[in-house]
Amino acid sequence: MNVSGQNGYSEGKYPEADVMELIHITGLKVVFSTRSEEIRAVDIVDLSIDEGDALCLIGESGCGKTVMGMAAIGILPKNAGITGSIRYGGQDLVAAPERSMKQIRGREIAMISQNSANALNPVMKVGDQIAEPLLIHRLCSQKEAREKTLQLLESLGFENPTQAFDRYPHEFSGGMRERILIAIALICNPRVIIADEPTAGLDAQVKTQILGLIKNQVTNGRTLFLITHDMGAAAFLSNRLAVMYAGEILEIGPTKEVLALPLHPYTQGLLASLPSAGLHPIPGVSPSPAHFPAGCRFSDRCPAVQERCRAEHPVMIAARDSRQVRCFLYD
Ligand SMILES: Nc1ncnc2c1ncn2[C@@H]1O[C@H](COP(=O)(O)OP(=O)(O)OP(=O)(O)O)[C@@H](O)[C@H]1O
Ligand code: NI
Repeated sequence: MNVSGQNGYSEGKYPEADVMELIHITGLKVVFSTRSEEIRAVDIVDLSIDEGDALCLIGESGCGKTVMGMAAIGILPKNAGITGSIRYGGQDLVAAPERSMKQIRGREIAMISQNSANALNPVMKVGDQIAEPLLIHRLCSQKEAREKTLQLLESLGFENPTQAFDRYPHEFSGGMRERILIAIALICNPRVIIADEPTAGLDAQVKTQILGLIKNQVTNGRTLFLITHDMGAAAFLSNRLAVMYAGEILEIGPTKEVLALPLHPYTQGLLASLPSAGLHPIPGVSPSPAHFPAGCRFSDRCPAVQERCRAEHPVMIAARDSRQVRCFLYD
């Protein structure tokens, strides 16, 4: 068993005996209490991520993807109530006290957050922002932190790392700012990277470059938890795909298999809505997380809806080898 995370296996070649479950999420539920309602943002999720996996969580806006990522790293807003468990190593991250989370965050599990413009400190030199996690975790001296930062900047494509170190975020393009966020996430050499929409708002060429950088991490065996609504990014980066809808997972399996043969009508709809498939969007909108229907949450929009779907909430079932789906069609 390789615990360094650098196992060197290329995509799809994970010998069974060498695979270790790294994160195990069970019954995860996140509810936001607002003045007027309870918002069931994550309701209820079971999910495991093996060491070296690149798991992608895909789904439409508002389905709960970012909240899942924030829960995994313990940065949920104050009005969030969380239940269930997220096992990492010997710990349950849901129950862990903030001082334990501080040890894990950035060092073991790091997040590239969704909004690059807001995630960086506008009045702090980017070099200092990248080096900061090393100093917070007391992993090295200030001098070594600077060296490591310069090396990382270089490996992430900054032509003049010394000059980049002393600049401020606004002096960089969107693509370079995304690289800075990736550097902040990578600096402590964490086991797991959570990347939340890492290519949102970037033009096609820059997007390809950023995906390439993240792909290098995956190829080198780092565990990735990718959050996106970009099917192209999911197909390129992940080996497992979890389709999320209205706070729950509707389908999960090896990415290639899910894309080649989507089982859930929602996944089928998502794929049909891609430009390459002729842009046929799924009619209707997803239900509000304040008022989920009693039956299947996709039933109102589902072309294969049956009477049972409106009355009963389907559970996740094993449909074929290594695939699971939450749909009565496979019952
Ligand atoms: N602090 C909060 N208070 C109340 N509701 C919230 C809060 N944060 C998120 N939500 C709600 O939780 C639900 C899930 O939000 P989340 O940001 O996880 O969606 P998402 O899948 O990441 O969407 P997107 O693709 O747009 O980023 C949404 O209905 C959102 O409005
Ligand atoms: Ni999001």
